[in-house]
Amino acid sequence: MAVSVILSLVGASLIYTSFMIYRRLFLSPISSFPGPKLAAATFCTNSNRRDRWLWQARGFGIPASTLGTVPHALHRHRRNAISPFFLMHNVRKPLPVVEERVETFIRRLKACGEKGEIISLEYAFSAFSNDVVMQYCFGRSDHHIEAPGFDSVYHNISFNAAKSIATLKHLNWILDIMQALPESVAKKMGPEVSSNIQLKNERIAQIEEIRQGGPEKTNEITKTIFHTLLQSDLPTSEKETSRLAEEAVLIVGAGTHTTSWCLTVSTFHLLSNPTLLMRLKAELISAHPDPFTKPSLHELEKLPFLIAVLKEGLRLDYGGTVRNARIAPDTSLKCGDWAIPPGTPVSMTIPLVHHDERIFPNPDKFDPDRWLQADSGRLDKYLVSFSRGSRACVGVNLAWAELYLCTAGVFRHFGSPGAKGDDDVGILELFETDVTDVALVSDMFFPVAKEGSKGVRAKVVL
Ligand code: HEM
Repeated sequence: MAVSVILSLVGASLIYTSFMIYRRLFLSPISSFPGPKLAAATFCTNSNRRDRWLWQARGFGIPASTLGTVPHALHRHRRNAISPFFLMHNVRKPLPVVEERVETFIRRLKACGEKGEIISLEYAFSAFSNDVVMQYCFGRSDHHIEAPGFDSVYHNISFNAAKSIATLKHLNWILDIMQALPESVAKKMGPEVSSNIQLKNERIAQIEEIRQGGPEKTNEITKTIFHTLLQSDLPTSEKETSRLAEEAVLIVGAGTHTTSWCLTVSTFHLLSNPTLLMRLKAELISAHPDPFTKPSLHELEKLPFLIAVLKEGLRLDYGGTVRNARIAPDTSLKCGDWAIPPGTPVSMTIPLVHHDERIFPNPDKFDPDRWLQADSGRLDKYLVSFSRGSRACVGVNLAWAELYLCTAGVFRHFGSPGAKGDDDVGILELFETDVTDVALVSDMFFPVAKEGSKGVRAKVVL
């Protein structure tokens, strides 16, 4: 009797295991992807697999994008398709696009100065980073920098979409309903959710335009991300318009808000602290005495104070404030004495690390000098604004290039009331803005300052 029970259990377990192996190898939606079949069949040979947590990821509203992809293998596949565009040498090739946008940005600031305008630095930097990332993606931008008020429409729509993430992870069915409705009806149901639909529909139109033979070559970008993806030998399902539109929503959104908020936070702190700004200006002037020559990225990457300012900007900009859980599906993780069982969602938040007093004493203070000490190298591993691991920011090289070129460009030409250079064209004077307009109060995926903040504003004076 006992023997027959054991035999039955062994038999059942063999049937179950065979079915699972067959399912993984032949029925799974990712079964055609390249990779070792043993790993696909057993899930055992790769202990670095990191899935996203479905419950959380669905809140992003872009499940077919790299960010929204839950299974490790599919994520690797999608990420491998876009990551070559963001490798250091590929970011440098089209760098003239960033340089051109920086020059236009400075000209625009001068034009604002001629009218004594008060500008939103958040909208201004958002216009800059959005113009850049649109060129990388589609070979054209909306020229937000030149637009009246830096055209805040994209910024607001996209920010509203980010705000909806917290709600949508609980009530994901809302998105399905909204997506089935015409955009005009969805718009009436509130900006947070309708923004998702609007963003995706815009990108669908752009992907379709490229598919129909839209401009392939503009400026120095010979092949944009989406021209290349559409012409690649990716499986047809990966090149469907709807899937690529979600990838575009991700890349344009991720490439706009994070970079612009970092520029806004650093600029706020520099304008509030003339001593720091003067030190930065002195370094920029000494590296580039002639304001009419363009500093190269390579030269800027060697300026210690500029690097320290940007690292401190990244520390207090956080990148994202949301918990982005990872799941190790087949490995037990160790955290101190704890063993975390396979399949458990695990997360941390970037602000918790960046405000840890043991690592960054007096953490609320914008203090570039903390990066300039003899032993400051030990801090680098705690600067996690771009996250870490297999799902960390893919755009890190482009982000750094933008931060260097834009910050150096603006502060080589502009000062503040207490920090002026001899050949400056003007100053940026903070207008009804204080530290509470940049300090983190709530997590809307991105960091958000106090309720009712009118943002970081500055008057441009020539
Ligand atoms: C200061 C600038 C930036 C910061 C601080 C930043 C931060 C981050 C962070 C924290 C993540 C990981 C989210 C997670 O943990 O799941 C991420 C992912 C990502 N970022 Fe960035 N980012 C920046 C700029 C950019 C730029 C310029 C681009 C592209 C144009 C970009 C594209 C992406 C993409 C595509 C992902 C998803 C990667 C994946 O899921 O594998 N980011 N970013």
